[in-house]
Parts: sequence; structure tokens; C-alpha cells
Amino acid sequence: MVKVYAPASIGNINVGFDLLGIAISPISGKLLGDCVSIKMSKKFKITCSGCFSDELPSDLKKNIVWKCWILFSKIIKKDISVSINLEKNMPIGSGLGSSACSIVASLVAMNILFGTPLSSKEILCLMGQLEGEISGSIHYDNVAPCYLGGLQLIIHKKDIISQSIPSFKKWFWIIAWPGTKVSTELSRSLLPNVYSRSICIEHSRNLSSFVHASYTNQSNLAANCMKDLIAEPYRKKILPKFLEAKKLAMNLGALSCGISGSGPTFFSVCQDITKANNIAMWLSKNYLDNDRGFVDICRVDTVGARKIR
Ligand SMILES: Nc1ncnc2c1ncn2[C@@H]1O[C@H](COP(=O)(O)OP(=O)(O)O)[C@@H](O)[C@H]1O
Ligand SMILES: N[C@@H](CCOP(=O)(O)O)C(=O)O
Repeated sequence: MVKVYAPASIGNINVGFDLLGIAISPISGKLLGDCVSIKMSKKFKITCSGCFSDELPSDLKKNIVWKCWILFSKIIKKDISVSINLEKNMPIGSGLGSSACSIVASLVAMNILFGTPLSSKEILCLMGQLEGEISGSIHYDNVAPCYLGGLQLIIHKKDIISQSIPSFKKWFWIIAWPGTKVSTELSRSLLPNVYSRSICIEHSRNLSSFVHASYTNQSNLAANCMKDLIAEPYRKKILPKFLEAKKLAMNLGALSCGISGSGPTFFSVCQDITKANNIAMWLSKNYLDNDRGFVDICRVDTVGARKIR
């Protein structure tokens, strides 16, 4: 039996819409991600457990894990029965890469069980394809960091899909999931197809300067470049508490704040644990809509998907 854990991720991180994503893990040691176990079996079976399994489609054939198996078994041309269990620990429609966690954990576990017939690049391609099926358009900024860990820059040139860039290990990433859902597909539909020249220039300046600051270890410059000109102006209207949270987190010492992925999760970044705790406490009291919501103080997860049994 093979069991794989795949961590949560923050897509975009404000300045890199569809181009930057970071894998995260709570400093508490809590596992914030999905697990998939797979073994050979006489009878094909998919079972789901975990605190968010009740949110999965009732029709197994609509579960992304099923789609992963159908695609994977077709590519390796093996029609063998397996038994798969998905531990759905990530809330669906959260903005924390929930679908990416299931996709990555499934494909990595399948590839290991069958003796790694697919290369990392081939697997990552499949991950992007499956993510695109779910959200309406292929984007790698969740599956790449979830799979490879760290801060991933989506290059998508020739045979390179993504490569890691340096991340600030001292940064705390505070995430707050309010307990509600926003479909990635819906959230993407809010965005215009055309942006002004001035926005394009400012966005390019921010993104290139962020990458430069990441390589030259300029933490404050990197944080100052983390501006979302592409998605936040259009998505904040469906996140009623977002602007207040952003103002309060910055007042409490955050270096940057934004929408995690397509939302509704809110993220903020700071370098000081006391400030991180103060921001987390404020978010726990003011950003959560119900008792399913949660707040975690995280660091970058440099490993990504890993075999845990
Ligand atoms: N194992 C799974 N994990 C997450 N979503 C799944 C899974 N299987 C099917 N889905 C469906 O995929 C869609 C994921 O929605 P999306 O907004 O992309 O979630 P997220 O942004 O959290 O990845 C939902 O409609 C959900 O029902
Ligand atoms: N770049 C994507 C990221 C989606 O992240 P998710 O965690 O909400 O799936 C987007 O902003 O649409």
C-alpha cells in the first residue's frame, strides 16, 4: 500500500496570477492537505474519509480521484484493480488548492505504486490537465507547488512547466478560511479578458521586481511588490469581509495581504511571530463565518507531495 500526502497551496500570491504559487504547512505541525492511499485489489474501489469528505460529489465518477485513475490507467495501459482511499482534509472551493491536493496525492500515489512509469514532467502535465477540467482553464499555480513544494514560478516554455524560485523562509503565511465556498470557475469568470496598458506595465514591473527581490533576498522589496492588479479588483466584491481584514492585518504589521487563490481564504504575510499571532487572533474573531472555518499560521512547505507510508 502507498499513502501520499499533498499540502495546501496559495495560488497567485497577489503578484503572480496563474504564475506563482507556494506550498504551505502550519507551524503547529497539523497536516493541511489531502492524503491518498492506494493498493492492488481484487475489486476496484474508491472510498472517501476525512473532515471534508461530506462535500465531495456523491457520484464517485465526479470525484477527481476517479478521473485521475481513469486517465493514469489509460496512459500506462494497465487495467488492474486497485483500492483507493481519499482522506479529504481540505475544504472544497476554499482557495487553498483543494482540488490540487486530491489530484497531486492521487497521481503521485498511483505513479509510485506502479513503479514510477511517468516522469515528473509527465505527471505535472496530467495534473494541470485535470485541474483545468475542474476550473475551466488550465493553471499550474496550485498543482506545481503542491507537487514540488516551495515557491513555484510557472514558466510553461518548451518542456519546462515550472521551476522553483527562492522563498523567504522567515516569512509566516497566515491563512483564514471563513468556512464558505467560492468556485474557482466562478471566480475566474469575474475577470476581464482585457487590461489597460498601464495595468500591464505596473503588473509586469511588480512581478519582475518580486522575482528579482526573491533572488537578492530583499524581503521588504518583495513584500512591497506583492500587489494584485489582475484578480483582487474584481474578486473583492464577492468577499464582503476582505477589505476590512486587509486594513486590519496591515495595521497589525502584515507585510502583505491578499486573496488566497480564487478565494474566499484570506492570506497575510509577516516576519514576526507575535504579529502573526495577533493577526491570526483577529482573523479568528472577525473573518470566520461559521465553526468550520479555520485560521493557521504557516511556513513555506519546501517538500511538496510526499509518501508517508
Ligand atoms: N477530490 C476532490 N477535491 C476537491 N474538489 C473535488 C474533488 N472531486 C471533485 N471535486 C469537485 O471539483 C470542484 C473543485 O472546485 P474548486 O473551486 O476548484 O475547489 P478548490 O478551489 O478548493 O480547488 C468542485 O466542484 C468539487 O465538487
Ligand atoms: N490562479 C488561480 C488559483 C486558483 O486557486 P484555488 O485554490 O482557488 O483553486 C485563480 O486565481 O483562479
